[in-house]
Amino acid sequence: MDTDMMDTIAFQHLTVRYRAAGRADAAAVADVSLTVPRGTVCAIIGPSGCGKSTLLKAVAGLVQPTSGCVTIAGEKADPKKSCIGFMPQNYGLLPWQTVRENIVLGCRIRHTWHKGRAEDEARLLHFMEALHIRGLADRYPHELSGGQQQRVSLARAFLLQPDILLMDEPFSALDAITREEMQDVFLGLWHEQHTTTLLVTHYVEEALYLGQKIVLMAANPGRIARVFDNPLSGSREQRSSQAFFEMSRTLREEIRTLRMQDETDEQREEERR
Ligand SMILES: Nc1ncnc2c1ncn2[C@@H]1O[C@H](COP(=O)(O)OP(=O)(O)OP(=O)(O)O)[C@@H](O)[C@H]1O
Repeated sequence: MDTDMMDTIAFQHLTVRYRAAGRADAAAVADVSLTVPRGTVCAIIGPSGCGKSTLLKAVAGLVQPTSGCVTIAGEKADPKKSCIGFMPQNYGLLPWQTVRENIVLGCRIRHTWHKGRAEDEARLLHFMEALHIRGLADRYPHELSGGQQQRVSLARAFLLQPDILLMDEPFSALDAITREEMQDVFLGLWHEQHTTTLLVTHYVEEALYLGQKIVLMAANPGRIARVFDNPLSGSREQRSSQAFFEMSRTLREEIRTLRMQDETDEQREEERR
């Protein structure tokens, strides 16, 4: 296989309709086509309900396409074939397991964790230290703040060393300063593995800082409105540059315009009824 294709994610005319009892199935996403090249971070941004999480779930095999498909490395996305790290919005931690047990859970399921093996323990320690959760190893999720739970979820995703990393609003529970620190921690860890990553965010600056590609989605139905290649990602210097500021303004304008279009469409639809 062409090495450039390895771990590349491709959405091909993907439409997902959820089955809903008693009402017509609306498309959560309609005719989405997008390629996320191997070893890059793609940030997805857009209004609530436009189908961002649905795209991640389609890659993870948690929802099935109504039509179209998602491929990983040229083959139909299949969590049994690709190692996929998924950091869901609710963090996905098991309440009856400690922080340490939660972090190694993904590796245990894939039989890549060997308790007591120095190499594995060292990697676990590395991620816990990088994410400042070493002191929380024996706590249970209910004894953690939302931000700490997010870090545990992130440690789990990185320990897995996945082919594909899916992150659904990974830093949303954090205050602005901590969020920026965590973006740097994420980038540091990401550079160790260069995992092909899809990241959903509500923050324009986060999309700009982390995403080499930025996908702007619109709602009703969920669809891709614009795709930007972003040369400003990953650089602290760029983060405070005029170009970064200009780009974030452009993105905000685009989002505002899309929202206005959506509201106008909704009004027309109401009037038509
Ligand atoms: N299990 C489900 N059953 C029925 N409809 C669903 C289901 N999950 C999501 N939807 C609908 O699909 C659409 C897209 O939802 P999705 O969660 O993908 O959006 P989102 O952009 O991630 O939203 P948010 O930013 O609020 O998390 C929404 O209209 C939502 O109500």
